[in-house]
Amino acid sequence: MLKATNIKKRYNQLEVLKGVDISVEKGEIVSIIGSSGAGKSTLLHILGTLDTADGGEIYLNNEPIHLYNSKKLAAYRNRNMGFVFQFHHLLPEFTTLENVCIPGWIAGRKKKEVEQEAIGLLKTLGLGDRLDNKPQALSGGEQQRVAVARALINKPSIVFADEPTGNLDSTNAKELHQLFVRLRSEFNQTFLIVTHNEELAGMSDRVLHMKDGLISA
Ligand SMILES: Nc1ncnc2c1ncn2[C@@H]1O[C@H](COP(=O)(O)OP(=O)(O)OP(=O)(O)O)[C@@H](O)[C@H]1O
Repeated sequence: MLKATNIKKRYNQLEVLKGVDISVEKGEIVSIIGSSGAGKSTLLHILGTLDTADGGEIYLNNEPIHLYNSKKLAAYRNRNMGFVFQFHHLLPEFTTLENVCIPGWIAGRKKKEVEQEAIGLLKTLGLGDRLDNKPQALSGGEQQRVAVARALINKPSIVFADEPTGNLDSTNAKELHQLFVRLRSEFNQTFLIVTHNEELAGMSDRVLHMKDGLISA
């Protein structure tokens, strides 16, 4: 599903990625671990096309997305990629339901169809009774589950998660892990996760170690 080769990135004198190769199969949960500053988030952002590499190739579903211009990428990203970050980045002035719907509406899909799917997703994630609440009325774990629903609304090929449990207590972190596993089992959802959380990495199908700008194992 995702295949990237020889990804390079430098910030001035700092060579952060030295030619990373990575591939992720459909329906796999892959975690990337490694020491602070190893380049994990940089790699995830480049694979998610939120940042650009200095070299290398990225294919998603056999499409050479490293060749796309920014306009084409924005549309492609919206339809094919979901994102979950450490902080949920929900829009405070919109309800839970609206927050989940927004990427679907941006994609130009029918308003009602998106709403129905968002309600279904939120029910699946145990938030069926919080549709009209604003994010600030929800707990941290609930907010992060809304962010997961938002990431899934356009049925993305892959969800990129950057420290998704970094802001959660251990109980909520565990629930989020279980949710990822359930989404993989029920919907064959693919995840690429950067994490320091050993438990989260431990429930992945594969764990990749980043060291000195390369995947070492
Ligand atoms: N925009 C930037 N400008 C300059 N240096 C940067 C920039 N972004 C990241 N870096 C540097 O690149 C290196 C890799 O950063 P990155 O965030 O990818 O590491 P990480 O492995 O995700 O670390 P952590 O586990 O602490 O989040 C770090 O030394 C960081 O300071």
